[in-house]
Formats: sequence, structure tokens, C-alpha cells
Amino acid sequence: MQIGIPKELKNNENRVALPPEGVHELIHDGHTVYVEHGAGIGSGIPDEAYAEVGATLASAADVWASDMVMKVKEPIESEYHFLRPGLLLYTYLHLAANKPLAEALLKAKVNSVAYENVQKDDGSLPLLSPMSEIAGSLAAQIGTQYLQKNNGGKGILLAGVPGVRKGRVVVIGGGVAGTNAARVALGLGARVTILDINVDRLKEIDEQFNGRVQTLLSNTSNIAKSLLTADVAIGAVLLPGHRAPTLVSRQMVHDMPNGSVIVDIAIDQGGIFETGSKVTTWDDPTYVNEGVIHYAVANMPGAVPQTATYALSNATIHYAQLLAAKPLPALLKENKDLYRGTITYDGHLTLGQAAADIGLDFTPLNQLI
Ligand SMILES: NC(=O)C1=CN([C@@H]2O[C@H](COP(=O)(O)OP(=O)(O)OC[C@H]3O[C@@H](n4cnc5c(N)ncnc54)[C@H](O)[C@@H]3O)[C@@H](O)[C@H]2O)C=CC1
Ligand SMILES: CC(=O)C(=O)O
Ligand SMILES: [Mg+2]
Repeated sequence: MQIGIPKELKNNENRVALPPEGVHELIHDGHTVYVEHGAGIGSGIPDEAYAEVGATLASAADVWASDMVMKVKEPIESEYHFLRPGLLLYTYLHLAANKPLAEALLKAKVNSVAYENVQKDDGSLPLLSPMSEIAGSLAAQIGTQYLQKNNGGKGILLAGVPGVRKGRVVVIGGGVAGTNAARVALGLGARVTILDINVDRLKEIDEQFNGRVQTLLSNTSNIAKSLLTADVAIGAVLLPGHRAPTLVSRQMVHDMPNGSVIVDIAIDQGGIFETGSKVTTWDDPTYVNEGVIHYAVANMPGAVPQTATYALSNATIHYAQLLAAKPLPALLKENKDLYRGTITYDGHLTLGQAAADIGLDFTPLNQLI
């Protein structure tokens, strides 16, 4: 099979879908790999390193002409003209928050496997979690940075000092991103509260952090009360496949002291703050609404590519090898993880959760393969 790896075009997206080590695996399996000139530069990988493992350096057009295109982020509008019938696209897509992209993929009859929807039988999301670990850790760093007065924040040091209160970090959603945010916030010396709707998850968190994190059931009144005294609020909720639920109202944000900071990691699925549905970029990452700084970058790990490229490809390479080895319909009949991850097929939207959220028709995949 021909496999193409384009250079990422999203703002400050410095990751690349595969480093040379991963490309080498695919070439070893007998495939031809086209890598766009400069695709690895942001991650510190020169073109020569790809050439050395046998990749063909190519133009964007040649890379996109491959049977399978493996990316990091969703195609942006300037890439839509590369979409074509029969193309197998393997990348993050977040369709429940991006109707124009869904329509472009359907119109072009692209078969897409979305990283964030590849799901194991136990419900875990093996291709999302490595980036959620990174985004969670970053969220705590970003919160502490914007709390500084010189960055527009209220001017609080999360660690406090003896005799002066510590900063308070409230994390809504105690999954992979949320617990990593909590871990780093605790390390920075903050007082941390995590809210989740899953009581079993709260028990695990309590054990994991030896009781050093306050856990609370996520409901409207606990969220509102927690935010009243929060310095940093972190959104880390996920309903897989769906647009994120709006859990924090404008009034709750209004009631937070001015100069507090919101970091909505879940913005890639639409975000959980009523005041914060606007997506930002690393070039201009924040805006102020109701006196509170909102940070809403949808590709947070793009800023730490020398960590994130490797963490992502460590997870994606296994499924890439499977996708390259067999025709898609046959593979999907035997691999349930990838069956769940296949969200558009031959002009049909096969992700029921997103279809409902963006108002498009849904066709079960088993009717198409
Ligand atoms: N902005 C960025 O660059 C990145 C964003 N993400 C996003 O971060 C979000 C979280 O991902 P993960 O941590 O991997 O998901 P996860 O599935 O590990 O955790 C989500 C948690 O939300 C909880 N939850 C569901 N409804 C809730 C509610 N009403 N209140 C409180 N908690 C609730 C679930 O019980 C679960 O524990 C996703 O939207 C993901 O796409 C991930 C990586 C990078
Ligand atoms: C998960 C995601 O949106 C990212 O890594 O950019
Ligand atoms: Mg206020």
C-alpha cells in the first residue's frame, strides 16, 4: 500500500504523524511511504532522517494521492480539495464539533478512521489517551502561567507560601486529561478538586492521590460552588463521539473573581463552558469573557512536539500497520477497535453520536461493509 504523511498545517501544529522509526516499520512491512518535504521539522526531524529509512520525500499533492493518509489533526479547509473517493484517512477528526468537515468528508466519500474514536472493548481510547495525558499536564502549567498579573491574571501563586493560601484548581472531568492536570497542579502546590459523574472513577482518584485531591460528584450545584472560589478551572469532560455538554453557565463564570483562568481542554469536542465555545490558536490562545481569561486551544500537544509526536505514534503505529495490511471492509469485520473508529464510509456518516449532534443522517457501518 502507498501511505502518505503530510506536513501539518494547523496553527502551531508541530507534530508529525510518524517519526522515522514508525515509517521504518511500515516500509519493513512492504509498503511505500511518502513523506511531505519538511513534515518532521517542527518535531526536530530533518527530511534526511526519513530518506535514510527508505521514505520518498514528496509534494503535498503526491502525499495526498496515497491509498492511506496518516495525519495528526483534521484536514483544514485548504486541504479539502485533496479529499477524494476511496481515500483512507487516519487522524484526529472531532466531527461532533465540526459539521463543515463532516460534510466535506461525506461529499468526497472518504473512509475515515478517527483516532479519538478507536475504542477497545473495555471502553478505553488508546489513541486519544496519550494526547490527553499531555494536554492535561499542559493545562496545569498554562493555568499557573495566566494567573500571573503580568499575563492578565489575578496574580496568585498556586503554591502559596506559609501563612498565605494556596491557589485553587478545579478540574471538571476526572478521566485521563483531568487526572494528569490534577497531578501537575498538585506538583505545583495547588489545592485541587476533581468533579466527575462516575463515582467509581472518583474512588480510583481518591486512592491514586492518597486523598490529597478533593473529589466531588459532578452536578450543577457542586460545579457552581467549586467555581466560586477557583483560581483555575479546567474542562476535561468527554462523552465519546459526542459534542461536549455545556456544564458551566455564563452566570457561574460571571460569579468567578476577575482574573481567574479557564483552560478548556474539551474545546476540541466543543467545550464545556457557555462563555467559551470559541476555539483559539497557540498564536493567540486566550480571550477574556465575564472578566475571566479563557484558554481554548484545540491542539495543545502541538506545542510540545518532541514529546507528543513520539507519544502519539507509539500508539497509532500498531493500528496503522493493521490498516495497511488488509482491505478495510475485511479488517473492520475482525477488528472491533477500528470498527468503532471508522466514522465516515463511502459517503455515509457512521458515527451515531456525532450525527445526532450536528444534524446529519447516520448509517450503521455494518450496513455498508
Ligand atoms: N485541546 C486539546 O489539545 C486536547 C483535548 N483533548 C480532549 O480532552 C477531553 C477529555 O479527554 P480524556 O480525558 O481522554 O477523556 P476520558 O474519557 O478519559 O475522561 C472524561 C471524563 O469525563 C467524565 N464525565 C462525563 N460527563 C461528565 C460530567 N457531566 N461531569 C463531570 N465529568 C464527566 C467521565 O466520567 C470521564 O471520567 C476530550 O474532549 C479530548 O478530546 C485531549 C487531548 C488534547
Ligand atoms: C486530541 C487532540 O485533539 C490533539 O491531540 O490535538
Ligand atoms: Mg466575575
